[in-house]
Amino acid sequence: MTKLSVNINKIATLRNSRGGNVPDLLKVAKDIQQFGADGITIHPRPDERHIRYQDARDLKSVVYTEYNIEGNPQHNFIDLVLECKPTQVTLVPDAIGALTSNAGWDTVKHQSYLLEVIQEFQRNGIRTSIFVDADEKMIEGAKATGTERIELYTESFAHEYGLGNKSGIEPYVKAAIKANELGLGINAGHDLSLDNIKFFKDNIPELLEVSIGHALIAESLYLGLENVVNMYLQKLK
Ligand SMILES: CC(=O)[C@@H](O)[C@H](O)COP(=O)(O)O
Ligand SMILES: NCC(=O)COP(=O)(O)O
Repeated sequence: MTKLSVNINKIATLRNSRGGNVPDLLKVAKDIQQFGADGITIHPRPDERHIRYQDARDLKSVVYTEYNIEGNPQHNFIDLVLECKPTQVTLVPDAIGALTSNAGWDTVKHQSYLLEVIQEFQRNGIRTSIFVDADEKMIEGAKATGTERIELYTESFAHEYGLGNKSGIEPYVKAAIKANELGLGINAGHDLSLDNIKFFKDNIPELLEVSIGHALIAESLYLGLENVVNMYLQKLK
C-alpha cells in the first residue's frame, strides 16, 4: 500500500491571508491524521509565505504519523530540520521566490553537496529523500548521494495525463524500475490529484509514498461547498 502524506502548505496560505489563526493549522494537521492519512508534509519557504518556521516547530508535538519537511537545504533550513527532527526530510532545489517547485535536482552536478547534507541528516536519525525528475541518470546520481529515497517530480506526468496523454507515465516507469534496481525507496509528488493518482499508483512499481497538497485542498473545497452552503442556509431560515 502506498502511504498518503498530506501537504498542508495551502492551509497556511489561507490562514496567512487574514493574519489570524483561521484555519488553525495545528487542528487541521490533527484532523487529517484522525481521518486516516499516513503523514503530514510541509514545505517552508525562505519567505515564509505559507508555512512559517514556527509552524514547523509547533507541528512537531502534533504530528504522530510520518512528519516530512521539504525544502532547499540552505543553512536556516538545515538548522530547522535538525531542531524538528522529522521522520523524513525531502531536499528540493527551489530557487528563492519560485512560485512552486519546478525541477528536480541535478544529482550529478550537485552530488558532493547533496552527499554532505544527507550525511548530516542521517547522522541525526532523519531519513532523506531527494526530489528528482524521472530521468535514469538522475536516479543513478541520487544513489551516489547516499539518500534512502527519491521523490519523483510528477508535474509532467500530471500535465500530460490532464491532456489525455497516458504515455506521460513512461519515463516514470523507467525511473522507478531503475530506483528499485538500485535499492532506492520511491516517493512522488506535485500536481497529483483524485483524477490522476490511481493511474500513477497502478503503474509505478513499489511506490512507497505520495505527498499531495494543492489538488487535495482544492478538492476538499469543492466536495465540501454544498454541505457548508446548506448549513448557512439552514441558519438563515
Ligand atoms: C516539492 C513539491 O513538489 C512541491 O509541490 C511543494 O512541496 C509545494 O510547494 P508550494 O505549496 O509552495 O507550491
Ligand atoms: N512533494 C509534493 C507535495 O508535497 C505536494 O505537491 P502539490 O500536491 O501541492 O503539487
